[in-house]
Amino acid sequence: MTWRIGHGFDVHRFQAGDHLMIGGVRIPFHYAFEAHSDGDVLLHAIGDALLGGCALGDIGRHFPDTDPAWSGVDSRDLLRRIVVLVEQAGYRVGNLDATLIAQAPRMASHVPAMIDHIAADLAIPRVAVNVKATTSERLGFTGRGEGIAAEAVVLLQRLGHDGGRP
Ligand SMILES: Nc1ccn([C@@H]2O[C@H](COP(=O)(O)O)[C@@H](O)[C@H]2O)c(=O)n1
Ligand SMILES: C[C@@]1(CO)OP(=O)(O)OP(=O)(O)OC[C@H]1O
Repeated sequence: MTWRIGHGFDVHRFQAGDHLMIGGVRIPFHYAFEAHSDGDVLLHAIGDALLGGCALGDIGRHFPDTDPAWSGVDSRDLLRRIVVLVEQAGYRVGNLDATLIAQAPRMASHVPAMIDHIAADLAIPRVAVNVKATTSERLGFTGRGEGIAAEAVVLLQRLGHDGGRP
């Protein structure tokens, strides 16, 4: 059986606004994300991890931020499109672990809903998904409250007879 690992990282800075979309959850906040899409930094990191594990590049290659088609797009829509690409490449998701690096807002109460959305969009059980958050102890751009970063790692299983393919 062939397994592959994928890693994703994304950052979005804040701009004027009144909410953030993170993990498909609308969180009231005193800023919004600056982005071409809805700026869902967590789902972008997860999308990049899925594409990376399949050697399919990154989210910006598939959904360029120069394409008006993706202006304001719901990142859950992008994530579901990426899941189709993963399946077409012959892989299924084993498990996923992601970290939000944010001084604020507090994520803990929103994490269960984020996991619901991610598990539904990836069509995997909730127990295969972990989302966690950390501050950066007021250090760096996240610590100064200029934006939020996210990282994700996924394990992918190659489906069917792989003929020795990685
Ligand atoms: N934006 C955040 C950051 C952290 N948390 C939760 O707080 C706990 C302590 O965070 P540290 O920065 O000291 O690692 C952590 O376990 C997170 O659950 C949060 O909810 N939102
Ligand atoms: C999500 C996309 C969609 O155009 O744009 P952004 O929302 O700006 O996000 P980013 O992670 O900077 O780039 C990836 C793009 O594909």
